[in-house]
This record gives sequence, structure tokens and C-alpha cells, in this order.
Amino acid sequence: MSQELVTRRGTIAVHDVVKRFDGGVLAVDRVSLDVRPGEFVSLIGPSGCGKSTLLRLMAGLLPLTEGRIEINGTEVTDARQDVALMFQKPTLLPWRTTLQNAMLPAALQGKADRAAEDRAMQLLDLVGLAGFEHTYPRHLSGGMQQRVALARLLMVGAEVLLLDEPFAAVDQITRERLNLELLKIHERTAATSVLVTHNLTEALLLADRVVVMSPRPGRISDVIDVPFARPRVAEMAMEPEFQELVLRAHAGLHGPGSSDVATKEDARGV
Ligand SMILES: Nc1ncnc2c1ncn2[C@@H]1O[C@H](COP(=O)(O)OP(=O)(O)OP(=O)(O)O)[C@@H](O)[C@H]1O
Repeated sequence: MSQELVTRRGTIAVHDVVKRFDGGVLAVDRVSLDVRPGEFVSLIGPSGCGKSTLLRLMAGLLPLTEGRIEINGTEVTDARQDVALMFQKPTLLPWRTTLQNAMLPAALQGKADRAAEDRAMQLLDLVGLAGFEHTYPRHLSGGMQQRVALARLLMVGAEVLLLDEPFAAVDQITRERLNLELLKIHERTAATSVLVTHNLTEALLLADRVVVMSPRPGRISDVIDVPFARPRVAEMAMEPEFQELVLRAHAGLHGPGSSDVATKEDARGV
């Protein structure tokens, strides 16, 4: 494996964080969470419980009301270089090719040199886009556009990746493939990762720990350790132990006893 692809590891420490928006909405209420270097944490919870808000607070995109967040041991006060974010929409620049989009972080730093191009080519290969370097976004499928966004995310070289429902807008089969690619990427980069998702199978398959949030105001109601060995494969989701964890996560979201009536299909999504 190329050394350049190895991301330095990061820590996230969230201490007693409260976020109240102007207008009075209490979105996050006394949340504390420590994420270890290289750990993959999934964040699940009902719609509106404050998952995206918590992620944006970690990214320094929103000010805290109370509490403290540290990344790599320093307080988060603003957007920073050691944190990279990915959202549901890939937001590619339509006038730039796949390669040029992937190289954007280097271009913005005035470092779009040969070395950056080589690295972007390696990352595009890693996300399965070799051969599409000179294609424009309008000629790529939604899943391929998200792959470009993933390559661009990795190009930042951040130690911490914050992923806010990155594959929610693509079809189920593409989403499952992208999840497997995300697993591979995590194995290769060892970047500390936090994924917000509504999909319980996705949350469990990818993560070392699944953090369950309660309805607003968002608090942590359960933390599930996922004991499955890595590398993970899609078939693990079929195992009875995995299904038990799906039901536990479902109960964490909807209250005890809810899993008795939940079908496996219901338990897949929040
Ligand atoms: N900029 C804002 N100003 C005021 N209220 C906000 C703002 N952003 C979010 N909220 C509110 O904070 C609460 C939490 O929102 P957030 O988007 O974090 O939830 P979520 O768990 O990510 O939801 P979903 O799963 O539906 O994306 C919601 O009630 C939302 O309306």
C-alpha cells in the first residue's frame, strides 16, 4: 500500500455539549462522546434529534452553546484542516472533470502539482473511478458522483472524516456497494470516522460503535459495541448476532418492546 494514502489518526472528545439555536430550539442536550484514533462510529437517531447538528459542531461549523469539543487534543473553534466533511449531495463543480474535482483541495491550497495529481489518480482508483478521470460530472451517475466526492474528501488528507448521510440519495444497490467501498477505505486510511445514517444495517456493518440518540433534544440513549471482526463483509449482516444488534438499535430508537413487533425489514431503517 502506498504510504501517501495512510492518514494520520485522530481523536474526537465531546464534553457535555449543549446546542440551543437562536429561537430556542434545544437540538443537542449534554452529549459527551470520546472517539478513539482510527475508530468508526455511526450516529443514529430519529429525524430531527440533532445528529447533523452534532456533526456540524464537531466540524466547527456551528458555535456551541455549552461544553467543549476537542479534535486531536485541541479545542474546535472553527472549520479546520484536520477534519473533512461529506454531505448527502456531492456538490461537484460541473465545469471541472473528475480528476479536477478530486484535486480541488490541492488547488485551493495552491498545490495542484504533479504529486497532487498522482495522489488524486490513486484515490480515484481506490474509489473505483479509474478510466473516468476526464469525465465531467453531468456524465456520471449519482453513485459515481459520490465516489468523486469521496476521493475529494480523502484528498484533504484529514485525520477525521465526518460523513452526514453521504449515500442517502443513491439507490439501494449503489448504496450497498459504496458502503463496502467505505469499509475498504477505512481499512486503508484508518481515518477516525463518524457517520450519520438512518440505516441500521449500514450503521452496524461499518462501525466499531453505534451511538443511538433519543428524540429531540438529542441525548445519547445507547452505545452499542459492534463485536464483528474486520475486514467486514456484507454477508455478516445475515448472521443472527448481527440481527440481534439491529433489534437492539431499533429498541434504542423506538423504546423497549418495539423490537418484538419489528420485522427485519422495519428494523433496517429508522
Ligand atoms: N440553523 C438552525 N436553526 C434553528 N433550528 C435548527 C437549525 N438547524 C437545525 N435546527 C433544528 O434542530 C433540530 C435538530 O436538527 P438536525 O438537523 O440536527 O437533526 P437530525 O437528527 O440530523 O435530523 P434528520 O435525521 O432529519 O436529518 C431540529 O429540530 C431542527 O429543526
